[in-house]
Amino acid sequence: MFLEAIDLVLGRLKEQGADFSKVAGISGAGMQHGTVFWSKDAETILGGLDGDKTLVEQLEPGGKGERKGAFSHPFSPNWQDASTQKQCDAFDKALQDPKSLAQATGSKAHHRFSGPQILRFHQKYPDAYKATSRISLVSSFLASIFLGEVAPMDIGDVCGANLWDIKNGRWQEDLVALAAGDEGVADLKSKLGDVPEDGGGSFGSISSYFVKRYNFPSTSQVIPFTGDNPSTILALPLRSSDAIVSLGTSTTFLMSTPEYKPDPAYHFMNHPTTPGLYMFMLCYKNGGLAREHIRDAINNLSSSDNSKSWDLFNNTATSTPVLGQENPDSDPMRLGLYFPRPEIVPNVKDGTWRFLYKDNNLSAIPPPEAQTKTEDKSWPIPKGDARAILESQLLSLRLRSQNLVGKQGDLPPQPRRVYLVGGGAVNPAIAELAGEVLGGADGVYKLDIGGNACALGGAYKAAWGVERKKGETFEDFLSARWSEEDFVKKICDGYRKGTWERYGDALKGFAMVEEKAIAEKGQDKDKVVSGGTVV
Ligand SMILES: Nc1ncnc2c1ncn2[C@@H]1O[C@H](COP(=O)(O)OP(=O)(O)O)[C@@H](O)[C@H]1O
Ligand SMILES: O=C(CO)[C@@H](O)[C@H](O)COP(=O)(O)O
Repeated sequence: MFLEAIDLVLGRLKEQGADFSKVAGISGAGMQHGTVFWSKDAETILGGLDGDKTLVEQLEPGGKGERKGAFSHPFSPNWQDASTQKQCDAFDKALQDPKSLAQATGSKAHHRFSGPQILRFHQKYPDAYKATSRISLVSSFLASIFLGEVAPMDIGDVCGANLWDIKNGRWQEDLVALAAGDEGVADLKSKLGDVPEDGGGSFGSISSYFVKRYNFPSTSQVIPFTGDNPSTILALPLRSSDAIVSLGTSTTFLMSTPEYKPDPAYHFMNHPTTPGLYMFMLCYKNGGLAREHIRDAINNLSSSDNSKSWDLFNNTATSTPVLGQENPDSDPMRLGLYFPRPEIVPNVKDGTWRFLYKDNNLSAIPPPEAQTKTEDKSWPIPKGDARAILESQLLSLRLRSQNLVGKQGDLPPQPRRVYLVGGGAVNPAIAELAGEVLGGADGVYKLDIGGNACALGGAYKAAWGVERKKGETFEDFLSARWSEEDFVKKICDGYRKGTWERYGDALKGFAMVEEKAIAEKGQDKDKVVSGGTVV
């Protein structure tokens, strides 16, 4: 599918008249954490691609897993994979505890991270592991196709593996040893390859396949490809007090910061272009799809024939009072969790939880099928869920990022600006609630490019890689070409006095709801409590 996608997107661009002969450099982005296992024939096949045939025909000649192909395994575990709890337990213990692992690699162990995935691959398919010459992330896999040889991993994206020692800038030996097992550290290190520190340094010229098939100049340079989230922070000159909320399939919350303050509750990664800066990230599996479930349930109540429209969901969310309280002095707050898929933050199995919160107490709302009354007025389902799911997702972001934001002038600690990117960034109701819950002294913004911030960041990275002057940082390069009025739009106000404080009061209840969910359906054997928040 990855291979077909590359030919498909370039073929469509060519049909639409894109002139690839002008491309001086190419970079890109791939979903983070996915792993691709190359066979021993990979380098030879990649180096001899024929521009008259498709990539699939040549790299997987006999279909998935065919022995003569470029891959030692027919599948690439992707970021939604949750099959590695056992391996995560081993990673969390390897350096003592999740805190030490987060200190070294920027994150505690996560199901999707490439280190636990490689360990599972090794244990489950020992022969395929032996037959593997190199292992790529999705980003470096994509760079490899364009380069015509297996490309190194990127200095930002490598941090999504639980294998990279961030402070010392090298593979973490104990963790590599864990994943390598009997085959040994040296063997796995050679599979992983060296990681260059410079995110803008060229890997070399583009493969002749793309020169012949799509008319790229043979001088076009391949600049390190990075992860989708690291690439997203390159789509604008992000200040350390700004936050990006990426509303794709996943929801992610991103900040760029000079401070390395890892904690098991979140992720720290190297900044993809700038040594000394780090990317702070929260990632949720239940982003867009969870919101879509509620949207569909609300649309199903009406006879409207456009069941994929967001209008009803948006009207319902914005016409419901803050935290479902008609009267804030007497009504309880509605607090819920909506996880149609197992969640990362907190680490729980799938489920839906609805609670009323008042005076430090939670009372559970039974699911609709268990309700005896026709409709519980304290929480009408699904109508009450429209606002509650947005509040829930945003409260989780606020809870976990509150120690990273500082005071903004006279205003309490909050982001300076909140930028919305990804598919959901076009939704005005989400923007309103983002401002109400997260604040944003200067307001809530979106990029003019809409949902494509991640691709734009990749393009800026390529431009920086081929055009930068000696020593010119990515930030300086982009700022010199930046046009605030043309590139970003303010959607709505951020901080609203009174409302923001009410959401602050809800945080304690929200943390209690998460604890209930963990007690009921937690996936971690040992519960980790950090900084007052349940991880
Ligand atoms: N108007 C909208 N309101 C809310 N969400 C939207 C809207 N349009 C698209 N989306 C959401 O955007 C998501 C896809 O975003 P995208 O950034 O393309 O994701 P990915 O990077 O995962 O491919 C979908 O889950 C969809 O629900
Ligand atoms: O796992 C993460 C980040 O750690 C995800 O953000 C993936 O990187 C892909 O997300 P979508 O593009 O599908 O939303």
